[in-house]
Amino acid sequence: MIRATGVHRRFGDVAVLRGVDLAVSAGELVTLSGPSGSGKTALLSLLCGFDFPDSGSVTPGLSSWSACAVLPQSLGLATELTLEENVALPLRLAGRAVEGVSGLLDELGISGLGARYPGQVSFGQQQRAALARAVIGKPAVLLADEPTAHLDSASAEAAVGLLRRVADEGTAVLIATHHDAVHAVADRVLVLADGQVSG
Ligand SMILES: Nc1ncnc2c1ncn2[C@@H]1O[C@H](COP(=O)(O)OP(=O)(O)OP(=O)(O)O)[C@@H](O)[C@H]1O
Repeated sequence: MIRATGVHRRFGDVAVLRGVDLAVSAGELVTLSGPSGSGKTALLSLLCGFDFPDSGSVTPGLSSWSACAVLPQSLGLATELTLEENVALPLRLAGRAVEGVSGLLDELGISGLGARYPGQVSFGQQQRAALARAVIGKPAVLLADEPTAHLDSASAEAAVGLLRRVADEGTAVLIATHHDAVHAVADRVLVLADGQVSG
């Protein structure tokens, strides 16, 4: 479901990824840790097709939102849509019935904010809306970059519970994170250091 084989990526003089291999199966939640600047975001960008390896291969690469959902650190919410409209977007784009939006907002503690625009809520609240948008379509693959970075412990607990359930329902989930609460629910913890993944 998620696979990197012999992946190399260099930016200028810096060889950030030097032969990365990893695989995450359907129904697995795997976390990726490693020092700041070790290349976690770079690796996620390759896996979702936002960037391309110098050599090696990645799966899924560029895919539809329903096949591969991405939760980037920058969130990528549409500023001209309300939180509810943002969360519903993957379903609308896929021509599917819009259902489950209010339940997800409620689960993540932002049920009263659905009619607001991203610029009218805190970054942590935006982050929870972006998480809801990433999971609403029950994607085959979910790639999440620091999904709890801006959350307090109660909000992070709700987010982690949701991520675990998404995996239990069959999604292959890979999360770059520094947070122990996320590692605690992982099936496996991988470490990216010196350009390679181990663990
Ligand atoms: N497009 C780019 N051009 C040049 N250098 C880049 C580019 N993207 C990433 N880098 C460099 O690659 C290295 C890895 O960056 P990356 O953002 O992947 O680290 P990270 O492990 O996600 O860090 P953090 O934990 O701080 O988020 C850094 O040295 C960064 O400056």
